[in-house]
Amino acid sequence: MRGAIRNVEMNANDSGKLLADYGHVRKLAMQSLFDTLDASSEGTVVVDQDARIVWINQDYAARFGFADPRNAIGRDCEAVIPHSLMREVVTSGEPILLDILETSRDPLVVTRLPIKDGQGNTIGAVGFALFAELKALTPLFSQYSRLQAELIATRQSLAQARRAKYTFSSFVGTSAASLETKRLARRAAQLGSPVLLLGETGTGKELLAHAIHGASGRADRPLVTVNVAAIPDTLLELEFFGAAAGAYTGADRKGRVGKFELAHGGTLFLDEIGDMPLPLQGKLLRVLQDKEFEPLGSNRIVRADARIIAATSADLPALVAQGRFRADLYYRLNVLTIHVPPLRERLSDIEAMSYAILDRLCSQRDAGHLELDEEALRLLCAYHWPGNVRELQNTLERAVMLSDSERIDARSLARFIGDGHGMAGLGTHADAPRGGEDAAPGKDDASEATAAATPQRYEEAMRAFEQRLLSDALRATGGRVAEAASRLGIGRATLYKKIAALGIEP
Ligand SMILES: Nc1ncnc2c1ncn2[C@@H]1O[C@H](COP(=O)(O)OP(=O)(O)OP(=O)(O)O)[C@@H](O)[C@H]1O
Repeated sequence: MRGAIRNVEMNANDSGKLLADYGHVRKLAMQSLFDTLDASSEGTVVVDQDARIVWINQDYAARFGFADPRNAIGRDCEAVIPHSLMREVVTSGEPILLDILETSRDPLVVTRLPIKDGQGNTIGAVGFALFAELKALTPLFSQYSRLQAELIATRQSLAQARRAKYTFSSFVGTSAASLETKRLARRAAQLGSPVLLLGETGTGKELLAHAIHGASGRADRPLVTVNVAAIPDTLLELEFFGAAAGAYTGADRKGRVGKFELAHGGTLFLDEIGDMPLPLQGKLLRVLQDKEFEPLGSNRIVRADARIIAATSADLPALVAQGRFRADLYYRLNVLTIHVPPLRERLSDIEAMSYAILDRLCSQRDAGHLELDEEALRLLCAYHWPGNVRELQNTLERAVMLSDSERIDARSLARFIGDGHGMAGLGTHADAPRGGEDAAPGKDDASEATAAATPQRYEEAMRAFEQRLLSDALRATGGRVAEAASRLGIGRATLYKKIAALGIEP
């Protein structure tokens, strides 16, 4: 037993010594490689420096019609193997590592290697037919094809997602305020300067950003959106500028392309820009000025040719005054500013807007025609719509869901927006349709009396109203902010901001 162990040790030592000499190892490896390929390949052929066959194995010769391989010796390789590229290998001295050789039977997967003398001169070439059937490579090919198909599909869906979803015709409204908004937005589409969209939540700023991009010269390039309020401050820089591979650990260790780069040639829509942290505002300003930046952790310079459309429901000038928004960035963005009016300032749009929403609901539900009765329409015009068009959509959607009839009446709306009482002054805008002030349910005697008894400034009244509205919504949803926001028809980020501003306990 001990002897056997010593033998194994000696053999191991011997082979260890043999493998320590690299020149020798190379020779052994070459020999093993050749033997392995020769033994397992479907055919082997050797040519001299004039590409004449000097050796071919029996099977391979037989495949090309030479029952006796000796009859193939001395012939030009192409005369034996049609379409052979062995001549190219001896001429160039370069291998063709993997190729497909069409034959009169199945195609072959082949590899061709030059043979060099001690001085490095090419003195011939050896060719191996690795597989007689491409089927042997099927798993590889099918995996490649599947990945290729997935890549194409992902690119297509991304390109689709980055197209403008809305056009100017999606923007419903013929009131003077709406027409002016559309006129300015159409003008913005013709220009290349930054656009700043200011307006309350749900007024259609994102819709307009899509329409402007879609009507601009950049329409066939991507429209990329970053919702600043929805991304934690710590991740915003990465989101904007991307990072080189290895700059981050975890999911982003492979590197990440930033939104600025994705929007190259197209439009970058910065939603809720008022929420951008100050340090990032400085970086954004520099990129807008220099038109280039370096992704995090890289020394690659990326050109940033993206047209900026920024939007916010915040009072940007007030944020500038408070030092929470950089004045220089504000002026840079404030080239073409469009104030998107709240719904209560374009009440004459409500009827058309409501019917556009109801038509969409009908086609989604595959249902017949839906109608609003006279009282319902008055109620819609009397309400002050803090969530604007989004809230109008939600309200009608819910009313339709809960209504058995195709006619929506005031009662089915009242549970969502109240019955109009206690809203004196809120629904009495000069733009109100169908009798305007007289028609507004909030303009009844009781509410006028209340207003007279407790004269309040508009802002105080609004603040009290908002506090009550939000508290009720939060109470009704058990403090779930997302659900309360959805019920109110406003964004979650907006609700959080209002909760903080109004000092409400969530
Ligand atoms: N004039 C309009 N005509 C038709 N639909 C509109 C109009 N304005 C807004 N909408 C619809 O209302 C919803 C909210 O609009 P959008 O998201 O554009 O508002 P926003 O001002 O960007 O809101 P936020 O500030 O909360 O992001 C969308 O479904 C949009 O299609």
